[in-house]
Amino acid sequence: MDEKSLIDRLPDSVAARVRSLKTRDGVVTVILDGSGLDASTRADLEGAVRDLVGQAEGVSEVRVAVMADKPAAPVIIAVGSGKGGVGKSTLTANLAVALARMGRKVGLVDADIYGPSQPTLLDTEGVRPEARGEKLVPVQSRFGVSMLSMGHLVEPGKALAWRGPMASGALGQLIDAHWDGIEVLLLDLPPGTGDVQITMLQKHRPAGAVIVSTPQDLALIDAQRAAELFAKGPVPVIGLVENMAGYTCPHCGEVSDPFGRGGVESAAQAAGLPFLGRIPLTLSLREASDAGKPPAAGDGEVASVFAAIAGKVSDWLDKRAA
Ligand SMILES: Nc1ncnc2c1ncn2[C@@H]1O[C@H](COP(=O)(O)OP(=O)(O)OP(=O)(O)O)[C@@H](O)[C@H]1O
Repeated sequence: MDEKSLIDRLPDSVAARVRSLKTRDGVVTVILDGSGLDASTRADLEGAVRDLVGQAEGVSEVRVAVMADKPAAPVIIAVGSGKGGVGKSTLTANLAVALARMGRKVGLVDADIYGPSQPTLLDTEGVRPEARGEKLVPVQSRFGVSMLSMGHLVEPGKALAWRGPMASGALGQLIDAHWDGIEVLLLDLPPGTGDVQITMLQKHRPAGAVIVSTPQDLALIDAQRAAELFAKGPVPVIGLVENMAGYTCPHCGEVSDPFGRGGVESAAQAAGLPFLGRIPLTLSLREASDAGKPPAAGDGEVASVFAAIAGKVSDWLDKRAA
């Protein structure tokens, strides 16, 4: 009963998956490569080895281990804006929820370490993440999105005094956490296009980026800067989102455009970048966000706006995977 003759008993397709086969006192230990196989095919493979090797003369026991696939690292998508207050965190939270509703396994890192707002937006304020080994275990929101934020680790306002290296070390911990099983990790970047952002992009290498802007000219100039920042990464831009467009008066129903309208779509066209959608300025969106009820989790008009944006991001993910 030599090792080669035992392998020869196996069909070629099974033998090709044998990574190691050892015999000792009638006990045969086989390690198989199960990568790319679903659970039932793995079980069939294991059964076949057990039977065919077990039938050989002199074999008293067959021990089979099938190596699992190395878990794939999540695809990181950064959400950025050239300037603060344009709704980057609101978009990130709702995009995450909308992608989760589509069946994606979504994680979210609040990289806005100086002003973390994701615990409020996704209703996980006060939750403390546990650590397993050296790494943090993400917090589960009730919207199907796993998340980590500096807001989960320090008292509000405490991180404000941190300087560059400390801040980037803290962010590294949030990204290098137990994101097992997560397929797409949204990164809510801090506002701006300075060194902090550049270092983040170069260190964590997002696969793509979404830029959010309000439609007025000044914000658009900043959005252009964000596009330049991603180009430096280099991080491909998935597309631009226009936020705070078209305010519908809750009293008279008249639609006005406090920040203008359509500016982001034309800026996207001019830059040859996809336009992903337009989020209206609504009081209910702000109130729901402050109350930890992301509108994307509901079934109103705004939910369908976020669902449509998520659909485009999801198409991008599919194309990338193909
Ligand atoms: N479409 C909208 N309609 C109404 N309010 C909105 C809309 N988008 C965002 N807001 C509100 O504007 C404020 C700023 O939004 P948000 O925190 O998402 O912006 P940000 O770009 O992430 O800001 P920061 O620079 O602080 O990170 C929040 O109070 C939010 O609820």
